[in-house]
Amino acid sequence: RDDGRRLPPSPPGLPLLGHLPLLGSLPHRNLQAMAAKHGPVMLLRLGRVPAVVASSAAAAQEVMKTHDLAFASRPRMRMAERLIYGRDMVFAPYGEHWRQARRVCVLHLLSQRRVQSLRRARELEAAAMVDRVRRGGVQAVNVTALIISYTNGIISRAAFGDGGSLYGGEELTKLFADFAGLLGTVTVGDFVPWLAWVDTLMGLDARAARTSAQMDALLERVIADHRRRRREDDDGHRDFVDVMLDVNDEAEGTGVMFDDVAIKAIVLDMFAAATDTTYTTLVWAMAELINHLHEMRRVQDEVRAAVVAGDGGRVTEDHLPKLRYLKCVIKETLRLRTPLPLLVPHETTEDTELLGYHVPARSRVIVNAWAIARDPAAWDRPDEFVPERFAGGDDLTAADYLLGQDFRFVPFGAGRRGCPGVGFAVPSMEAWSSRWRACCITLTGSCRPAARPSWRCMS
Ligand code: HEM
Repeated sequence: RDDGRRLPPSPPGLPLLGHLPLLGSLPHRNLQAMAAKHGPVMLLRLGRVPAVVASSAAAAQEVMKTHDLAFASRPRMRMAERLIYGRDMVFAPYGEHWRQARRVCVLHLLSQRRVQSLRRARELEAAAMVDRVRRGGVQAVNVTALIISYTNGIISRAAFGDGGSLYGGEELTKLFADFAGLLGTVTVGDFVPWLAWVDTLMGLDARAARTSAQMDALLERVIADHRRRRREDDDGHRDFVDVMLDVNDEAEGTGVMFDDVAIKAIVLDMFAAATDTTYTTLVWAMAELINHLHEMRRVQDEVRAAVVAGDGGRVTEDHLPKLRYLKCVIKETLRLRTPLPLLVPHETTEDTELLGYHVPARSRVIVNAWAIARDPAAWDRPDEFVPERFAGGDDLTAADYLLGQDFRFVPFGAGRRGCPGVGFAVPSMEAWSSRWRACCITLTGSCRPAARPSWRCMS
């Protein structure tokens, strides 16, 4: 109890480390098992950090809707501070800087108009991918590598323009992979500050410093090139960096802080938020289709029926609205293989309540979206891949990806901190998936993969 107020139940933990060792390498699974015993709201102690875990749709709704403002901050994360200048948006605490940065993202970078204007980028990258498979002319293709290169290609074109590949191609992909890997690393120092030396000993600090310096040099070059082009030959082209330079120019003298560091931080946010999430979903969608051949055939038939002879057999974005079952496959993949199973951690800005329990200010809040999406109380056959469940006429289908409508399905979060990139992610995923058939035909001469590859279980 806290001042007589009822705190959430808490499983027994260890001295000093608390519940940290119980999380293991697949924390969403271990937290699900703990919630089955202790209930949909739990209070854990992760080292010195109090953390509240929400594991039901009702609890998620309170976090992301009913008491959205009280839960809208983020905890400090040492890796993010090192790698993204402590000035980004994804990991920013709730406040003026976050509000301004989010406004720029929503209005200028991720608006519907801008996402539509990136259609050419998506089509070029999808065509390049099919081409890569064709040119390979081999039986075995590393589909994961293809998908990573596709998602990186789209975000590079969106952020840096068509010359994105000039900044390094494969090397850029590797640099961003290192960056994303480090950003996703849980450091001991975040939870037990007096053990922060363990991170140094494990080489994390040195790796972070090296990656951050390489990334900074790259982004400095990108910004300088953009400034030069705009000065010498402004052709009116506007990628993310251009748009932010425009905002920067307009902000001059108004007291609004949107300088080069903010531009670099937001570009990094976009790469970090867009790539791993999108490619993980696509890799899983492919794995599920290969393991459920009747579902694969249904998607292939739908693509075949949508692409009439006059289109020259080519799938374009004009066909996507007709590919309704493909959308169900992507949604079901997001449900069963939630790419960010624990979303991004939130932090409370003030004392608040969660399902009647008291939650003190500055508590870390974890929403187990993965467990919620597999809750047997909310889903029929929760552990099975059944895209059909999204094809019915209920709210889940009607709501499409409108965030905050149905808290049983929150792969993008919801509310103030909900993902502003849904409109960017969905056409990228659909554009790739609709080309899957072209890749299979190229590889095997038929619409079926030659053999069933075995997929390592990642989740
Ligand atoms: C399948 C693809 C994606 C998934 C599953 C996904 C999921 C998420 C989730 C779970 C969050 C945190 C929500 C929360 O804290 O409650 C988030 C935040 C965010 N996402 Fe996405 N995302 C995806 C794609 C993208 C893309 C393509 C972009 C941009 C190009 C993007 C930009 C962002 C940003 C900027 C935030 C931070 C929002 C804030 O803190 O205010 N995401 N995303």
